Amino acid sequence: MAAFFLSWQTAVALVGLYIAGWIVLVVYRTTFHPLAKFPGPKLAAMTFAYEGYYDVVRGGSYNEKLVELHKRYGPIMRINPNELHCNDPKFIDEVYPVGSRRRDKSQYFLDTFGPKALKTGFGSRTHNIHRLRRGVMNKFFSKGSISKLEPMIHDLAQRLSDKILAKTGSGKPFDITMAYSCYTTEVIFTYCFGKKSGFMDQEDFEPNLREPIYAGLANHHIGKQLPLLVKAMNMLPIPLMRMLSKELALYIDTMFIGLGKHAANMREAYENGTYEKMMGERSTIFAEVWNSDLPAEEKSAERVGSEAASLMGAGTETTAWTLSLLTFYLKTQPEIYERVTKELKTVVKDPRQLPSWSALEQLPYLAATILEAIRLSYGVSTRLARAAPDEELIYRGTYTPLPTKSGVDSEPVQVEYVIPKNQFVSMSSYNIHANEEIFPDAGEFRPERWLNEEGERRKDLEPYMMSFGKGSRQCLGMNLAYCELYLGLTALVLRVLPHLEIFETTVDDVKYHHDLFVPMAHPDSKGVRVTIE
Ligand code: HEM
Repeated sequence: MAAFFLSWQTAVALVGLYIAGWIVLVVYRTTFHPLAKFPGPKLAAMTFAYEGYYDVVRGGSYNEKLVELHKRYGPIMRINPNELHCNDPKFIDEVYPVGSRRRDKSQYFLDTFGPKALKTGFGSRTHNIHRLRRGVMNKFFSKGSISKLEPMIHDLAQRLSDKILAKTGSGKPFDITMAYSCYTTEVIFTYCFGKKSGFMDQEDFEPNLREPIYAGLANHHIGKQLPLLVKAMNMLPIPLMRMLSKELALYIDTMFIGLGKHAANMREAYENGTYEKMMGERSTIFAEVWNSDLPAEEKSAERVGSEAASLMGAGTETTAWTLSLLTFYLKTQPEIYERVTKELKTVVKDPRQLPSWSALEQLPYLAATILEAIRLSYGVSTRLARAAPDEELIYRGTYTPLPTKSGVDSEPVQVEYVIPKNQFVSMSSYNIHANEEIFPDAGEFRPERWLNEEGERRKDLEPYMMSFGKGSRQCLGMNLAYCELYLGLTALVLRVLPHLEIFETTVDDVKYHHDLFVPMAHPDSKGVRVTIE
């Protein structure tokens, strides 16, 4: 049998080449790279492993490390070989503009979601392909379209309350986020596929999409460090992928195979002319995609299946988690709960007949409470990088460097940076929402911060709300999320919370602990557990 041996000379030469390659790369990154002149830790400029150390080894803690590093390096610094990070809220609209100022996403970031995600609106790398995909779906998520969906959401908010109240007296604690996950999934599933997910009709609140979604995110940070591994894994046949890990199997089977089948069935009905019979008068997001003038490859059942997975992934746990925070803070801060209840009772006569979403939005304290929960639930907590292919971005700001080594306070200094075209700069909701100048006592749940002295909504703070992202890639489902939150919370406050008790849950179960693309509570947390008395 032929054997393949490397002579020791060849092995030494290969190791030498590898080291030489690294040296060249490090010299390039620290000397010639377009970001070489920006401040930041030298190791972060040399290698992605610096970010990897904090996010993989020290469990999603790079966000917190960046807070510390900004104090030393100023408002803009280099955080990995290809990315700057900015903590100055005044720069939000430059990094994430609206309209025709183009912004691209980073392949390094998107690759962690796998090749199917690259076919979705969220996963579109370039501005142009994003506009194409998103343009078709936009009208389904306008305020007007969501208002037409309101009767369904009203009905589901009531069913959610009935189902939770059916647990009265059982004495058995359960994780309330499971219930909210079923509610939010049912809404977006029906909107996509024109039929029920079944989650609200099952005996209890499990199964739901929560476990598969978090299973899919579990390797987000490792995927950033080992993109080739992600690519190799995605080339494996599905049965082999399933064997790699239980989590991966659950994610693939639920989010891609399961949802993909729904998309394929709809596509088949659409092609053979039975779609109208199946859907009746109702239109769905995907029918709109098929009726559009998008190129044929954009209309395939496979791409639409991936878009469905993206909509479910983006539109269920975010809103469900915000409702969980609301439940926890309202039940643990009775003065807030009483004020919300009192205000709601001015417009709700029968809690089974809720006012419209637009009427509820006029209630300032309710609006402030929802905004505060959205702020502290962060949406996507990770750094969202953008590159401007057509323009340099000019940053001007002031910061006060750390005191000198001998303890003398430093004077504020003015800085100006020109970020070259096509270079990535990121910001994060985690960082902006913790800014004490904008949100004093930022870690506290304080709805009043969104109101002025007359008790009216303060509009000046809202530009700093980053939970839905910003600019042309801002959350597609923002109106839907608000509608679900206003109607869901109203039904819960008036019908469920009077009977709900928080069970062995502390603020550590809802507070940001680390970043896994989305914010995560302490790893030992058992969720927001409640009983219904
Ligand atoms: C409280 C609830 C929600 C929060 C905090 C939230 C947050 C976010 C954030 C931060 C982004 C931007 C990600 C990026 O820049 O890459 C985003 C994008 C997105 N969200 Fe939401 N989301 C919520 C609810 C929803 C709902 C209900 C849907 C329903 C369809 C949805 C669908 C999407 C989609 C499709 C995108 C990608 C948009 C694009 O890239 O064009 N989200 N969301």
